[in-house]
Amino acid sequence: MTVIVLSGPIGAGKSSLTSILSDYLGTKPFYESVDDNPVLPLFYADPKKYAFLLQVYFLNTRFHSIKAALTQNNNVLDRSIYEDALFFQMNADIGRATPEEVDTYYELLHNMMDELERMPKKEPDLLVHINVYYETMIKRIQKRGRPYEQLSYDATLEDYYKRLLEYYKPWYEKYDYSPKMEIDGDKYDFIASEKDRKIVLDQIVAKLKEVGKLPADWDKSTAIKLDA
Ligand SMILES: Nc1ncnc2c1ncn2[C@@H]1O[C@H](COP(=O)(O)OP(=O)(O)O)[C@@H](O)[C@H]1O
Ligand SMILES: Nc1nc2c(ncn2[C@H]2C[C@H](O)[C@@H](COP(=O)(O)O)O2)c(=O)[nH]1
Repeated sequence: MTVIVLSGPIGAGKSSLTSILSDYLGTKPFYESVDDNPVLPLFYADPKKYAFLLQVYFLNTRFHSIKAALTQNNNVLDRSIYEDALFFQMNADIGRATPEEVDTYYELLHNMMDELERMPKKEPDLLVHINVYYETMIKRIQKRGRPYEQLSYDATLEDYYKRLLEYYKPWYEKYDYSPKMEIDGDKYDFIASEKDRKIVLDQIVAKLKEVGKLPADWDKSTAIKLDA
């Protein structure tokens, strides 16, 4: 059973690569519920008021999806519970959560992580982290077009997004729930370029072989299903 989780900053390409990778491997994609997230637009309109509520919303949906992913065969998860604290800690650090909310959040998170420890499969098999520079992130956010994410909606988002990129560096270094790898989201246009998509998929397949989650002779043409 192979569970792959994607990670990376806003607009890095997680949802897109989740689709591409799950299709290539013949596995099930799990997507983050964003466009039907009722709290997200409220957060961008009033971050101080809604940071805690939004984080509890995301934590809850991520807990459900990581549990489902860890109990089903072969899937790819677009962002996971492991990044949840990164966002909340950053919002707390910029004064968007009270000490009581921070304590409550971490108690909830630790309870959920304890629950995952009791599951037959406790962690993913691979984390695929997509790195992007700020300029790429902004281009992608503009391309995707969610109004409340645009700098034109709120100029302070520039600092927020730059800070987010700074928080991701130590987060990735410290991540140790599973083997991990990085994809250069600036260099490879795995949406428009077939060549780049193949390079990225080859990198991920090579890593899955290295960690023993794909046989050494696996390739798309053999269409061998991942081990059950
Ligand atoms: N590697 C890439 N090259 C060019 N455009 C990309 C790439 N990855 C994603 N995009 C585009 O950027 C936007 C955000 O992609 P998305 O997959 O939603 O990112 P995320 O899920 O990380 O927020 C989409 O419009 C998508 O088509
Ligand atoms: N405050 C938080 N915001 C979050 C979190 N996870 C995602 N988000 C925001 C960022 C984007 O506006 C949107 C979708 O994220 P993508 O990375 O898929 O673009 O949701 C979080 O945990 N806290």
